[in-house]
Amino acid sequence: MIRAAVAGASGYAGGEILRLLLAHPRFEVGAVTAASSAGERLGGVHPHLVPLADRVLEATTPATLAGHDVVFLALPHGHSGAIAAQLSESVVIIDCGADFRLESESAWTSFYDTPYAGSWPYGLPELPGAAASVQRDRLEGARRIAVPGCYPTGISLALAPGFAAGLLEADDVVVVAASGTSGAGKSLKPHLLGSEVMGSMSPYGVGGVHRHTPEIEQNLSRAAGEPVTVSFTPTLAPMPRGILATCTARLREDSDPASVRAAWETAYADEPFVHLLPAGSWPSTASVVGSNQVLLQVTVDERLRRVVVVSAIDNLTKGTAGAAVQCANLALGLEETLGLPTAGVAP
Ligand SMILES: NC(=O)C1=CN([C@@H]2O[C@H](COP(=O)(O)OP(=O)(O)OC[C@H]3O[C@@H](n4cnc5c(N)ncnc54)[C@H](OP(=O)(O)O)[C@@H]3O)[C@@H](O)[C@H]2O)C=CC1
Ligand SMILES: CC(=O)N[C@@H](CCC(=O)OP(=O)(O)O)C(=O)O
Repeated sequence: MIRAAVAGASGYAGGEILRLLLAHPRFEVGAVTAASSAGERLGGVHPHLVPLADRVLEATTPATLAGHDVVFLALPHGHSGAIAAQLSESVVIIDCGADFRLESESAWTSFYDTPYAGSWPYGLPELPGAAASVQRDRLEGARRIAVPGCYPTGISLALAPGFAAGLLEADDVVVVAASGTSGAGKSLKPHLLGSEVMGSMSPYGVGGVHRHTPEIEQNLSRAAGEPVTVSFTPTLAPMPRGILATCTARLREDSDPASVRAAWETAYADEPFVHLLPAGSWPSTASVVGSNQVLLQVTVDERLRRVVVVSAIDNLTKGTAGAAVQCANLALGLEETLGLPTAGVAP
């Protein structure tokens, strides 16, 4: 068995990693670590993880994380670099935080307030475009992997086929996405109180300031082979899980609207976790709860020559923990899909 530690195990992302590891045929759960909840029973913070209920959360230190084959880091931004530097170079580290996602130091310093830590191979193997094979190749056997952010996963996979096929203008991309509240993590935040969130949707990070903007631009630029800029507006939706992203981009003058669907079909024909729905069906977040799937639909607003793509993911599964386990599978030479759910929980 492959022994895995989970740092940040008391949080939402850490809890979802543990849920997936329990169903994985090759992993056994080693240390589970936290910060303020160190010393508590895991069953006290994650009552749904019954088989691990009597495990005790330890402090997150290099000593508690040592001696594992894989360490999953599900810590707040800015904490992964220091821990990773103190672990053996041979251990596989899968970081769910943002610390190692961006290749551009200036993009990092424009959107984050902690020092730039560097970049690791980026864990989005399905990203189509010139770099597609490099993307998956870089993850196979890697010892360090940065798991993408939740919004960048749904949005990049929605639009990248159009850029990879050269169909879209690079400077006219508009995205509005709604996220469930678990995207904000478990710690108490006034705007996430039930009385504030229930029965209401609200925007935040408006005006091009959300920190996922440079990550989405990085991914789409990789697919396009030229710089792509994105107007991104996140919104908060009254549901625990899920991201629904509505993404539009202008077709290039020489692009044929009739060739659009084929570009998406080709890009994801062999991808087990990205599913283009039959024409006319639209994705919903309810269809991906607990699953590692990305559901997509694409059409063309022919009057305005804009491509419209809608994607749905579970932010905690394909948006974090599922991607983390998928990356660990690739790093360890296991079947990429091993232990990962492709069916959701409904209704
Ligand atoms: N939620 C989501 O949908 C997504 C999350 N991520 C990323 O995953 C990471 C974890 O997010 P999430 O689970 O939502 O956050 P939570 O707030 O739910 O959990 C944070 C975890 O980190 C621990 N922690 C807090 N401060 C420290 C510290 N100083 N040192 C060590 N551990 C600490 C907490 O321990 P304790 O509870 O004991 O204080 C808890 O286990 C973040 O980097 C986030 O950006 C990525 C994509 C999507
Ligand atoms: C609803 C909500 O607040 N979502 C979070 C993003 C989710 C996430 O955790 O992404 P990172 O891994 O990059 O932090 C936000 O907008 O900040």
